[in-house]
Amino acid sequence: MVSADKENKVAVVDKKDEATLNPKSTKFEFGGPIGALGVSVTTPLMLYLLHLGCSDLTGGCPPPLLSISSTLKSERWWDALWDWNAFFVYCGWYAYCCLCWRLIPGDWVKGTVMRNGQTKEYKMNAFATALLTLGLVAGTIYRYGPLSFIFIYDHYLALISASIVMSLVQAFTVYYLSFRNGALLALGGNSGNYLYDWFIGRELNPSCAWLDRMKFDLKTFNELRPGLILWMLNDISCMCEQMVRRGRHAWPTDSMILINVFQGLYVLDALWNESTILTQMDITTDGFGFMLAVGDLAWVPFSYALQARYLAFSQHELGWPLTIFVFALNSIGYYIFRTANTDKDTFRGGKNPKNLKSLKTKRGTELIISGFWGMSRHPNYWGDLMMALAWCMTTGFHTPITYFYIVFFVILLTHRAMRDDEQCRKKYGDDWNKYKAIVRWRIIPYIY
Ligand SMILES: NC(=O)C1=CN([C@@H]2O[C@H](COP(=O)(O)OP(=O)(O)OC[C@H]3O[C@@H](n4cnc5c(N)ncnc54)[C@H](OP(=O)(O)O)[C@@H]3O)[C@@H](O)[C@H]2O)C=CC1
Ligand SMILES: CC(C)=CCC[C@@H](C)[C@H]1CC=C2C3=C(CC[C@@]21C)[C@@]1(C)CC[C@H](O)C(C)(C)[C@@H]1CC3
Repeated sequence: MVSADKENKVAVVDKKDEATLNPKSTKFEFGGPIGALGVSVTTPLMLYLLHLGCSDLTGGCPPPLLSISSTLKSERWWDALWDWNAFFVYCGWYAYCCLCWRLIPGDWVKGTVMRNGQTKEYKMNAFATALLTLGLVAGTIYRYGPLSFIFIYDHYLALISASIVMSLVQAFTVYYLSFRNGALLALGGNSGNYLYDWFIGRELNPSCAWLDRMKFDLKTFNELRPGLILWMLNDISCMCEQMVRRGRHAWPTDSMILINVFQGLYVLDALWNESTILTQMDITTDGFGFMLAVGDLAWVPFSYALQARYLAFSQHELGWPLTIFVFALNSIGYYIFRTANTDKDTFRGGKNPKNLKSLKTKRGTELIISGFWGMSRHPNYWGDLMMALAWCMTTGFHTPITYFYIVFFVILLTHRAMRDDEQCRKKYGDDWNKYKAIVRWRIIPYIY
């Protein structure tokens, strides 16, 4: 029997029921333990490589091949990798995000019902946190000039290291805590293989008595606040660096303004729609381990800001024709992304103002088969990919490195679509095949 501990809302599970509630995972994803090791090593490595391969510290983007070995041997590069000031600034940033979560008022929203029959409540104040932060940053830059906000640009590598250390600390801590009595494990994170479970996330919603009392959820917190908002600050810091280099009273380039506006809009959109992530697979199904920790805290803010970083030292102007093209591409992508996500969320919320057609399923829920959801099974990914391409194109066609993001994103979303397909096949059975026969395209109509 599973009985709820009323005080802390933590399930207390008898030993004999542990196996029923937390069955052993039988299937590996991401290539199993070998894949887990590979991603755990290559993710931090890629972060360093991207920034050393696209930096004026190493001589450009990409740096001349001949200069790489001499640069790597140089003391300056090694020095830039670790800096205690940057480490404390990063820890201060994380603590500031926690304080904002605690102090800024916000509605409490219920998540989905979990396997143990319980529902968690989440505080919604990520958007307010971002507005407060942007206000403070704008005030600082207005008062003291762009030079006052180039710390992030100047300490990029050291901040990457700090965020990786934070991810490691969190991943080891939550793995250790997942062995406490009553922890609800992720169905895919309980294989018994230490490395794999640590990587994929053993516990569904890592916590402890203290965090439970405050109703603080580490997984949703990390997914939306310290990483996403820092990504925006990274872009702004790169813009400040560009302005400093261009001299007093100089405007940023059109390309730099565009990347800041596009990515800023994307982040604010995610935070404004904070409650919608509560139904996404990362929150409902996946555990929280090193993969999500490093993805949220290090990968998103530091690799997604690569275009702005490049533009800080390679100050290309796009010119009107390309500006209009890139702006249109991003706007159409955003329209598809937002309309598709809103249509699905509204429909799942029990409303259908657009009279979208749907397929009834034995599971009880209906699947939309008209509008954007009638064109492909992941129209929101399609819009997201168009935006991703527009972001890369803000850097013009001078270097392939700034196009890394679209390559990574195609792989991430294709893999995600495959994982979702597998989960929906289990959820909907035969109805899923019927649905796939009606909506044939996976992401982009007539292409994939
Ligand atoms: N920038 C980034 O790095 C990333 C961005 N994203 C973005 O996050 C957003 C959400 O993505 P994600 O959660 O992966 O996927 P989806 O928003 O596509 O959600 C998939 C779920 O939606 C439901 N669903 C599927 N088809 C239909 C339908 N026809 N009608 C109604 N419901 C349907 C199913 O759940 P059920 O039926 O149980 O409700 C399915 O499991 C996307 O816009 C994506 O682009 C995602 C990952 C990374
Ligand atoms: C390299 C590596 C280990 C990757 C792990 C994957 C993560 C980078 C992504 C997994 C799901 C994500 C989501 C977003 C960012 C990327 C990660 C963390 C997201 C917060 C971006 C903004 C969107 O609007 C979103 C809120 C829907 C989205 C949620 C999923």
